[in-house]
Amino acid sequence: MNIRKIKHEYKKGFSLEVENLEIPSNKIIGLVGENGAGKTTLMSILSGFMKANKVYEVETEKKDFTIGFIPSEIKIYDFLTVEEFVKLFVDFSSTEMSVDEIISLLEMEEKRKTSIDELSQGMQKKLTLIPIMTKKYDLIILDEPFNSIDVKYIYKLKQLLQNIKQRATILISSHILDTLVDLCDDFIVLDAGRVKDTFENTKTITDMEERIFEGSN
Ligand SMILES: Nc1ncnc2c1ncn2[C@@H]1O[C@H](COP(=O)(O)OP(=O)(O)OP(=O)(O)O)[C@@H](O)[C@H]1O
Repeated sequence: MNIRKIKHEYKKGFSLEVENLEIPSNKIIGLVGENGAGKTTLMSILSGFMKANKVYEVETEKKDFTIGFIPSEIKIYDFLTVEEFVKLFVDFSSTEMSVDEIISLLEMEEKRKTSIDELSQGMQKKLTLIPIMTKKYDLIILDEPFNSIDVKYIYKLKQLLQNIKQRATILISSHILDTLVDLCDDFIVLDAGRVKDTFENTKTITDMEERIFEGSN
C-alpha cells in the first residue's frame, strides 16, 4: 500500500498530514508516537472507519484489497455469552472455522457459557480479536491490541501475527515498546500528525527508544 497523501483536519485544530508513505507487504509495522500524535486517526482513515475530510490518495496492490481493523475499544454485545457471541460471528462472517474451534483457539472453553459482561477486560479484548484469527485480509490494522491481555496471550498473539504475516501486512499501534521491538520489522513514528521517521527495527530496545524519542521534549 502506498499513501500518496492523506489529510484530515479536526474542528479543534489538530491536522493529520501524511505523504508518500509506503506500507510494505508481508511485514509487521509498528506505528508509534506520543499520545495525540494521530495514530488512531490515521488507522481509522486507512481502514475506512473514518473519511479523510481534505485529501485521500491511497494506492493498493489490487482492486479487491481487504482491510481488517480492530479498534482499541470495541463495545461488544455484553449481554451474550461467549458461545453466543462466537456463534453470531460465525453466522454472519465468511469464516470456515467452527464455534468450537474459535473458542478453543481463544482458550476460553471454561468461559463458553459465561456472559460477556462477567468476563475480565482482557478476556473481552480477546473476543474483539476474533476477526483477525479467522478471516483473511491483505492488511490488518490493530490499534493497541496488547492492552489488558495477559503475558501468555501476548505471547500467543505475537506468534499468531508472525504466522499471518506470511499472507498479510500488519500495522500495529502500541505504547508497549518492548513488545513492538520484539515483533515488528519496521517502525513509523508519528509526531503531531506528521511522519517524523520510518526505519527498520534493529531489535535493540535502547536503539529504538533513542530513534523514536530523539528530538522529543
Ligand atoms: N473526534 C475528534 N474531534 C476533534 N479532535 C479529535 C477527535 N479525535 C481525535 N482528536 C484529536 O486528534 C489528535 C490525535 O488523536 P488520535 O486519537 O489520533 O491520537 P493517538 O496518537 O491515537 O493518541 P493515543 O496514543 O493517546 O491513543 C488529538 O489531539 C485528539 O485530541
